Amino acid sequence: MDIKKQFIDGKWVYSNAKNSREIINPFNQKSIAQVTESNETDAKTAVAAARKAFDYGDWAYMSSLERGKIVRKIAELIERDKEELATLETLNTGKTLEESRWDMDDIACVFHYYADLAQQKCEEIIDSQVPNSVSKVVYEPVGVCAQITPWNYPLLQASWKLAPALVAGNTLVMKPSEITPLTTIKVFELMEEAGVPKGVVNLVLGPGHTVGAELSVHTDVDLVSFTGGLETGKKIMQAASSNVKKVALELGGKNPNIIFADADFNTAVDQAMNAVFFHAGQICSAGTRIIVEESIHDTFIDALVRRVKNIRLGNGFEESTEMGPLISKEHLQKVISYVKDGIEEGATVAIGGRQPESEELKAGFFYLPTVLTDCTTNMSVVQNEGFGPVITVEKFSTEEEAIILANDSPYGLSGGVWTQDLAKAERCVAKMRMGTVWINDFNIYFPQAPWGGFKQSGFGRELGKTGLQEYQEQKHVFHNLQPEAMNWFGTEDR
Ligand SMILES: NC(=O)c1ccc[n+]([C@@H]2O[C@H](COP(=O)([O-])OP(=O)(O)OC[C@H]3O[C@@H](n4cnc5c(N)ncnc54)[C@H](O)[C@@H]3O)[C@@H](O)[C@H]2O)c1
Ligand SMILES: C[N+](C)(C)CC=O
Repeated sequence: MDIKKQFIDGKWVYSNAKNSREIINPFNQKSIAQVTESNETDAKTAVAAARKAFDYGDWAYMSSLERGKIVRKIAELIERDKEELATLETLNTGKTLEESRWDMDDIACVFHYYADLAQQKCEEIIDSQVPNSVSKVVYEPVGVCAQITPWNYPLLQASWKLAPALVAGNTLVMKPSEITPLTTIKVFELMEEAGVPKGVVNLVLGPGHTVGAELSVHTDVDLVSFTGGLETGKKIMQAASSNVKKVALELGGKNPNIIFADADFNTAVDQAMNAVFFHAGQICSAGTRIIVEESIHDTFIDALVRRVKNIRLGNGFEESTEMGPLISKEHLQKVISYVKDGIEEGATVAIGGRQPESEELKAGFFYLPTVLTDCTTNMSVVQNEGFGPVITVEKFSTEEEAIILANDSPYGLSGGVWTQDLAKAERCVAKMRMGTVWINDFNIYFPQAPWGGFKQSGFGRELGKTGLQEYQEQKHVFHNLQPEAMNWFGTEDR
């Protein structure tokens, strides 16, 4: 098997450490690729290449329109190779092929969206208080960006960083999760084909505590954009203080899904499942925390359990499969102990709560879709992100109580409200402390709408115009059209 390489300064190269890592299919634990394993020295070399391309290359000074053309070309190449990319994503993550295809469509849209934004003006005239002067704000790239991504939506999360950074004129070093690098490697091939100049985009592979940590602390990096877990986010924020680099953190969530008694019952049950069980619950914004009105609690749970029982687990490449495996053995163990802790704290397993027994799933990291009832906010299973196919259910009896429960979390990424009373929905939304709130829906995201968290779900925004501004510096330029001496300090002959 060929060993896949890093991409530094326009060349595909092995790590100087000469180590490699086996990439595993989580459905059957079979090896699907070997990739070179970068180390701190590779990270430094990649930063040096990005620095040189930023400081001495043309990219940052090229017209935004020209950069937009290249970003558009990347979108078109992703569309051309959609099936290959979706297949790689399913092989590497275990998610269903249909979900991977949706991801690839979303990813192409993100590159198109930022290519469109490249056509918008990059400066703005502002009022000047001084006669005979021009005052304007110009938007410039931040510089060298480190971009660190997680394993759950490998290429989608990469695209949210790559497209705006490129349109804005930055150079970058990306480090994907060490366990899911394959689609990111392929997109670097496509960026090379699209004509991104040498040194502008650099790719290092390998572990976070070495390569990621080096990128976060390196003083030639001007911005670090990170998507991943809360504890890693805290470390990155600390490391970034080395040179006060800009930081954007997209972290986890334990997202409330409030269901009022007057909601459209069947739709709410159906969407409560979608909110969690896509990609086996390994979604930052999964609606894993159901908060349901007491009067419908029992009927809601009964209906949910009847539906959850029928979810078909299997190989993401089989059309009949509705839910794939978890990403790794370590992650499966984490989900097992998460549920065990919940049960010890008083939660009741309404369905699931264990690994499946069927022979054909034995080689994969499967966990049954699980619903835990009798949950209260103080339980670890309600407070912590499990990142698996696990729903916790709490009850409320008043609107105020629903809001208090929903906000009782260290996280603030997303949430949902189900009701047919629109005024009530708006009152709830106004009080919910989350970066995204859905009314009568869940887990909708698209390129035009900013994405990011409140509280410990992080800061900074991806997508939308704000997603571009994260990668821009604002420079105020004041031009005096009629300069005159002021003589405050007198004149030479006084
Ligand atoms: N808010 C969002 O938009 C969003 C989207 C996707 C995933 N997530 C979150 O990501 C987490 C799951 O992803 P994960 O398990 O890959 O997260 P993780 O924090 O373990 O790893 C994320 C990335 O950080 C790297 N890393 C690890 N230690 C590092 C260090 N010390 N310095 C620098 N980099 C380091 C990893 O190698 C990986 O590339 C969940 O918490 C999920 O909610 C958030
Ligand atoms: C941001 N999102 C929803 C695409 C993936 C979160 O894990």
